[in-house]
Amino acid sequence: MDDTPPVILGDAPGSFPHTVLTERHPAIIEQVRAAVPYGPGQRAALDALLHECTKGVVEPLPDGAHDRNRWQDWGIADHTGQPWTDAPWLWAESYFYRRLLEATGYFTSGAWQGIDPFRPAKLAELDSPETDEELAALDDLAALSPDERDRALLHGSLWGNRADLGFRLSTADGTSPSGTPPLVADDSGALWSLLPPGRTAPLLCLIADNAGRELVPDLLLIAHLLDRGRVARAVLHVKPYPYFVSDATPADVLDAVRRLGQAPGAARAYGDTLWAALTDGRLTIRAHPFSCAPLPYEEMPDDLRAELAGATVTILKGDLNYRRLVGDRRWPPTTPFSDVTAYFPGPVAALRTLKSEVITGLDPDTVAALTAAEQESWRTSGSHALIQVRG
Ligand SMILES: O=P(O)(O)OC[C@H]1O[C@](O)(CO)[C@@H](O)[C@@H]1O
Repeated sequence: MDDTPPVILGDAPGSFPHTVLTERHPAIIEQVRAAVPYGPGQRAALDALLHECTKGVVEPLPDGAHDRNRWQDWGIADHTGQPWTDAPWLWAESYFYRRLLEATGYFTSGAWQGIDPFRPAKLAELDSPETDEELAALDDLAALSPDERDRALLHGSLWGNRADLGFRLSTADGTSPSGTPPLVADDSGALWSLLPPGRTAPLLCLIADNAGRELVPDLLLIAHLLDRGRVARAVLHVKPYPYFVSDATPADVLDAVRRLGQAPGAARAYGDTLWAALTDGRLTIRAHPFSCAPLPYEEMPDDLRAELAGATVTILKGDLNYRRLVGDRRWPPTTPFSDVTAYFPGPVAALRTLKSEVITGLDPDTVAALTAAEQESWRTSGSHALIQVRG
């Protein structure tokens, strides 16, 4: 008998996935209408999408859509004609963003083609005083030992997933509101042992999550690993089109690198390192179509599998990538991380703050302590994080 736990659906009223589909998605449509002066055609299409995803059923992509075949492969026929909440949650969320961009004219020729509806919010975050503070904190890293710097930059990237003041060691080391340790799993020792100084690690793949205040510390970590000789080359995987509101695209990488290059102090040196690495090929930006797929990584296509097989380690950032890495299922939290990622074509690490119910790889005492202190809220509050590695 197959005892794989069920895929998470959005069909239970009151559940977090149901709320995302029925409340958050309509709010995102409103946010897009408010942020960009779209014309009557785009506004009518956004209204139609709002009606469809709250009161209607999943509709197909328009005839002639460039990626119709791809969405056929990604299972659209199984869900068209059904309420959005009946589809796997991951599938419905991914398809929502594809349809949102359709409504704004992102994929069709005309003035709105290629315009990111979330860019105003992304730029505001990049230009915020909080980003200034985080970049200024980089000046303090010079006083640390190399190992302490490794840790600070790793934790900056980790907690950046919460868009937090991640460089501050005190914050990273703080306690969650209930007093339980912020890290529910910490395999950072295994991660560092995969990346010894001396450029013996030929290739790091980092599968990014959000732009702005998460992407900046991800880029700082990459710059640091290149400078420290812990990796010879890095590939940064981002989304080919705007996705899940704040997910990073190639344009967002350029905005972040430019922000670093214009900053004072140590931040600028990191920006210079990144600029040099991009221009000499030590850092490559990749936007594979599968990065926006509504599917777990277990179903990745052969070309991506071959690419990730060549990495010394692949680091996946964030909650959504974690869901896709382990499968968006109701795993018992003590299910071994190494079991659920055994299919991955090479060593893999997850850096994630906990923002959805999926979790694996915890020891029973940790689960008991978290549940005693916080009931189930530790799974979704973003107060906890993990570093999990399968070597
Ligand atoms: O930015 P992250 O860390 O991937 O988080 C995105 C998260 O947003 C949600 O989809 C809710 O919209 C989470 O459950 C999801 O995993």
